[in-house]
Amino acid sequence: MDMTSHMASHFDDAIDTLKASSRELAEPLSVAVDMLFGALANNAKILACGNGGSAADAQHFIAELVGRFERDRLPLAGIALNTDTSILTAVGNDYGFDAVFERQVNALGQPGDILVAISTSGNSPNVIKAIEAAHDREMSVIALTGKGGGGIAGLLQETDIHLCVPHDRTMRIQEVHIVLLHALCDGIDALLLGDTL
Ligand SMILES: O=C(CO)[C@@H](O)[C@H](O)[C@H](O)[C@H](O)COP(=O)(O)O
Ligand SMILES: [Zn+2]
Repeated sequence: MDMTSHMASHFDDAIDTLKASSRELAEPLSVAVDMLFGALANNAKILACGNGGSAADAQHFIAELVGRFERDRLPLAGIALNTDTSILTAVGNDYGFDAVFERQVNALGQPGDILVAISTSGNSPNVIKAIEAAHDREMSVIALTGKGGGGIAGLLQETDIHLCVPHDRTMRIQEVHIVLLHALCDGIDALLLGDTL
């Protein structure tokens, strides 16, 4: 194997995936910005969850809401559901790992809040159960998926937004997910502060 060209192929595939995602997802992404901004302006909050690399993405996104993105602004209300090891171990131990996000949505979610659900396969049971709990609590869902959206695709309602990356490899999907999440932060800041840096 020519390792240099193998490495270069990652950049080529990532570029192609980003371009395809831009064509398919820029419009629903703009709707997601409006949905997030509207919720935050109404004193609602954002919950986010995912597993593995998507857990890192969920907490990265929430850190940029509660802290800041590129510019100073007021703190925005968000909670990552994959960060509290006491909750994760207690709920996982007592109710099963499939319940670790669902239980927190039921504890914290209020009508008008938004769940940002991240799963590259669309099939993680704990993320699926979190979406079902969000619907029960009259919350809208912004789902970031790939691979056609898996089980999540069939669960989403008209008031939800599905950002499904057109690729079948987890790593490529995750790479686009972080672009989507940063674009959401930038869009919220543009609505709050104006669109110039
Ligand atoms: O980051 C990676 C692979 O790039 C892994 O940690 C990956 O996130 C984990 O296998 C997750 O459990 C996959 O879950 P999901 O994206 O299918 O919901
Ligand atoms: Zn990864």
